[in-house]
Amino acid sequence: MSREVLVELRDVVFGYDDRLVLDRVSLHVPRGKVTALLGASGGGKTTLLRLIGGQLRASSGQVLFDGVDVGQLDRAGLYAMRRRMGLLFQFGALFTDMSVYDNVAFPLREHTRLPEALIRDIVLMKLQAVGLRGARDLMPAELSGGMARRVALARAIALDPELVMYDEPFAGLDPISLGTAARLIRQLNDTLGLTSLLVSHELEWVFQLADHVIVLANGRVALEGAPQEVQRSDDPLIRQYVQAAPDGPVRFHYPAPSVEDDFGPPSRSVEEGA
Ligand SMILES: Nc1ncnc2c1ncn2[C@@H]1O[C@H](COP(=O)(O)OP(=O)(O)OP(=O)(O)O)[C@@H](O)[C@H]1O
Repeated sequence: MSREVLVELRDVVFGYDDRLVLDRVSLHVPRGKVTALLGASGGGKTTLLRLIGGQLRASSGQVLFDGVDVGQLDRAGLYAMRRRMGLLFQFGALFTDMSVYDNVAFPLREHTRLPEALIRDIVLMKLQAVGLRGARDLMPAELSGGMARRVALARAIALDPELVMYDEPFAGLDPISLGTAARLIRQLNDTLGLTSLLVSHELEWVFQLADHVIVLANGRVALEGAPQEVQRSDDPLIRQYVQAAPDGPVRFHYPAPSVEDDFGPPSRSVEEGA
């Protein structure tokens, strides 16, 4: 695998029980760049992040992180690899009974034996990076949604990960906080030399922010490329998603028994409008 690629999936198949979610997915996440993962709801984006994080294992195919197959690692190997990744899930999930400071210090205290004086410097540096050094003594309940998200981000980068994965980092944010969060993701990526992988439905921001875009549809990679390339695509699958059209090749319905099986045959009186 080339130095330019940090994460690569090769023919990955994954399903929950007998429901196939990813069907021979191959993609790459370029090192040092911001990559956006797009696709319809329920399309397997979060599942894909979990496969990369090693919380799930592919039933076949390979998930390579820096050239190492995540699916083949033992517990110790996985633990070591996870330290190289920061994960930021939708609503940040701060520990509500800990101050901002202690939230950011948590992974450092958990995973390292650094002395408190050094932990303090790192915590303040990370809070500085997200513009919240002054908020260190606040409790999560005293933060706005956007601030809480930024604290969670400071916590996610506390251990200097190489890859940061964001699952819908903009969900529920007002337009101003959203802009701040998007710029912050870009800035941290570039100044800290990270690789970022982000799942989001905020298409306008995604196309501005990302260097590389992957569109998942119906369990496959429909397109992978530069944002302009994806926006220009005339593939109906991509057009449906990029223009957010309700109808098109992407299925709206979760697989279900037929309507007739669930509701019975249409009644005459209803059909006749009686
Ligand atoms: N733990 C689980 N057990 C069984 N099925 C699951 C589980 N987690 C997810 N699924 C199913 O797998 C499919 C993919 O889910 P996933 O959360 O990866 O999609 P997503 O693309 O992230 O969706 P969204 O954009 O709505 O968050 C969905 O149909 C979901 O119902």
